[in-house]
Amino acid sequence: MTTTSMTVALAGNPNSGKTTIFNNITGARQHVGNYPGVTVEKREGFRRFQGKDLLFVDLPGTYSLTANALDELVARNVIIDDKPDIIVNILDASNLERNLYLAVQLLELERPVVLALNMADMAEKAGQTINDHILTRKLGAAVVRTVGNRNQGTANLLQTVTEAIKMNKPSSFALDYGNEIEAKITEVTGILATMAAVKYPLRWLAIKLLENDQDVINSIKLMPRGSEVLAAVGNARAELQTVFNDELELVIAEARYRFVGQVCQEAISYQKHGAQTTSDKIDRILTHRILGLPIFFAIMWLLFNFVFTVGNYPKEWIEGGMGWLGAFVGQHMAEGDLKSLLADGIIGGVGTVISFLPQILLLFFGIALLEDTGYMARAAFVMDRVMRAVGLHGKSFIPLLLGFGCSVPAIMGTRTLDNPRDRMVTILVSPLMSCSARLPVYTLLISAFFTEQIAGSVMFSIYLIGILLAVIMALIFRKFLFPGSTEAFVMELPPYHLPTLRSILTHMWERSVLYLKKAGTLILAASILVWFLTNYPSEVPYNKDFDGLKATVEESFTAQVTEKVLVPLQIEALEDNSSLQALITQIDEIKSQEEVDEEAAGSTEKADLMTAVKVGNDTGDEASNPVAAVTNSAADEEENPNNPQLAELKQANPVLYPYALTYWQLDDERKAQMETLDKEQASEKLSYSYAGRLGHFVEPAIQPLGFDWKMGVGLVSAVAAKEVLVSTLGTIYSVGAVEDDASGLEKVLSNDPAFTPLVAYTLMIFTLIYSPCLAALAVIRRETNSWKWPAFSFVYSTVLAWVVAFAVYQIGTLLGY
Ligand SMILES: Nc1nc2c(ncn2[C@@H]2O[C@H](COP(=O)(O)OP(=O)(O)OP(=O)(O)O)[C@@H](O)[C@H]2O)c(=O)[nH]1
Ligand SMILES: [Mg+2]
Repeated sequence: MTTTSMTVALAGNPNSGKTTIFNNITGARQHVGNYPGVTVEKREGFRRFQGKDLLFVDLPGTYSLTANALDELVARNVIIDDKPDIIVNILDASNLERNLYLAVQLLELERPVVLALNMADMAEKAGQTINDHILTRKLGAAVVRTVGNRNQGTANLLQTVTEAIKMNKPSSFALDYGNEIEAKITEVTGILATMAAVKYPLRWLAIKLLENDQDVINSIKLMPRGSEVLAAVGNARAELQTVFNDELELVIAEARYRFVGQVCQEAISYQKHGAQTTSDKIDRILTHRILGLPIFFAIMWLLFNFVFTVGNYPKEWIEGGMGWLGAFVGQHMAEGDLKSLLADGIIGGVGTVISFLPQILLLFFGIALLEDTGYMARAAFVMDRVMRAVGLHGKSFIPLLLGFGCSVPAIMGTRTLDNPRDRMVTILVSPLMSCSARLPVYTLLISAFFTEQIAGSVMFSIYLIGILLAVIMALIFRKFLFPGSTEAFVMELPPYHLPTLRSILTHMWERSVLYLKKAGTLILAASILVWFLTNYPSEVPYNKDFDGLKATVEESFTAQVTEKVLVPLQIEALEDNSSLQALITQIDEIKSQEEVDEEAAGSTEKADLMTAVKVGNDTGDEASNPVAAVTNSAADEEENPNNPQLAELKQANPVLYPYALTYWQLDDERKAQMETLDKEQASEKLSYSYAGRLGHFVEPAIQPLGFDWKMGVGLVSAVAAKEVLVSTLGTIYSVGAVEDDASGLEKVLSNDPAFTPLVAYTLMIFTLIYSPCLAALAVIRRETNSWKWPAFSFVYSTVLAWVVAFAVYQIGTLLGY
């Protein structure tokens, strides 16, 4: 960075396209949205142009420089205190009159100013022709035209900015406030001029003092002879108020509006008068008093169906890839901790989270589409009445909408709210808006336990519950924690426009990078931690002597093979008869194919079988007498060689076939018994592990919600980030699994008897509501500047989650789900 870099501040009304132009110039990818209040913090970016380094500062939008809300203050402080070398005022040309009100105040700051008439396309569409020469003459600043979302006029803007910097001509603009006020301005300016070290333009300072601007008054107060100035201002104000018989602030504001009105009258000519624009026509329906709300919910419903169904295909491909990777690691690495960490911890954890990327991308595709067309602003308008009814400012809905993406920007977005009480309430309820990190949890559980036809609706219902709870909690907080009245608010509706592909892709790209970054850092760390917690301590005092039992199974297998196959065939070992060996392999292939087909035909049978195995196991009979079980089922199988392929084999090898079949059956039974033992051992080990203990510790608290200790571990770890619930379940279930199971986590979950659709639904509800993630808690701490509020947020949401989940589970159980 060179020391000679010049600072260019981008200022303007909300939604005038500042960030779009900032991104065009600097190549940054800051969030852009077609509604006011997207940018709440200043952002900086470099651009080298004609050999000069320019530092661009993107500011939050403001309607004036009176600094009512936090974001307006940010903008104003940058302009006034940081003294950028030049101010570029981005104006919405299709709304010139309102935008010029801020322009006038910027010009009064006596800094070099360039006016960028952005949205020139919209102005043209509305049939307005703006005369740049008249604007330049009246305002004394250069005028450039741009169309930000198509990156038009950017070079021209840079050129004009560079020239203006070279000339370094401060704005000489002075609005004539009329004889009486001008006299007082001169008077106050006179006193200020005699004071040492005044760092603001004197005329501006005088006007602000007369306007009773608290921020300016406070800083003057601290100066030597400050009280003298303030006394003079006080007198001047009193005098002028009697002359005008009105608040002086209003008189001054009016003078500005009058001036702006005159400028517009001269500079703009209209072609079609009074014609209803297309935007107005669409808005008659979308913001309809009665239809507006149902339309909003219908659009949301469509969005979630879209995300779910379309996203499922690429998700399955990624899952397939991960399964393959896991199997590869399983086959090619030596047994041990490293293999287990890679296969169970990292691929099971991070891999599962990554497979949800397509759905995240689609969600943001939908959100970007709704934002960029301008529909989100309508949604806020429609929700405004609901918000007002619960005592919140309509503006609160915008941060809440951002919450669908992530709670962090949502909480920061509350800076646009003027009223601190509104702001606090909005901060507290915005984590209830279901953020994208929770999407993987829903997708996983929904695809495991609900049919595809209702999947989208189930997901929609979760989001809806979030919105409803946010509204209810806002009402409660407003009533008990932050009582007071709300001001009226007029929502501004930006015109609709076709979103550009570039802006939507940027949005999706930005999100996926964030998501993957999180998967590679936070979630990776959490997965490793969870893997450790689930694998250690490694010395487990088992209830049964698993090694002994496994040895017994092996021994009885060898004995039976000898008795029933080797001795009758008069061979020492299987290897001594290669045709027998080949026959066994063939039978194995046919049988496993049979199994695959059966599974495809209906997985219910298999589930029944599994429970049967489990029940049999629990009674202990079969496990203690494995040999009996083998002979029984072997006899069953031989009676019906129903498979034509097997029949063929039998015909071709009449002598060897019965022996081969017997061997295969004995081996199959051995494998099944080993698997049961392995499973039992793994689950005992898991239960004994640190994670298991943690889970058992929280289990009593979550048992009334239908959750078991595994879900408990997931929920505890998911306070770090909600996706961690998925990665934790991924790790727990792959540690608990016997083989490196290539089938997705969904299948494994749906086979776990602890899970039912009702439990899955309750778990989703709990995940939605309970504690905001660590990042959100940290932002709450920063934005409220106290530890009290993140603590409160944690406690209230977790209690609320418990109560709601309890109700859902208990009522669901009563209804027989
Ligand atoms: N039709 C049209 N749309 C534009 C133009 N420039 C920007 N937009 C769109 O206007 C919307 C607002 O743009 P932003 O850059 O977020 O506006 P901003 O001034 O930074 O807004 P805040 O941060 O809320 O103050 C986005 O949907 C842009 O795609 C333009 O010249 N013409
Ligand atoms: Mg912005």
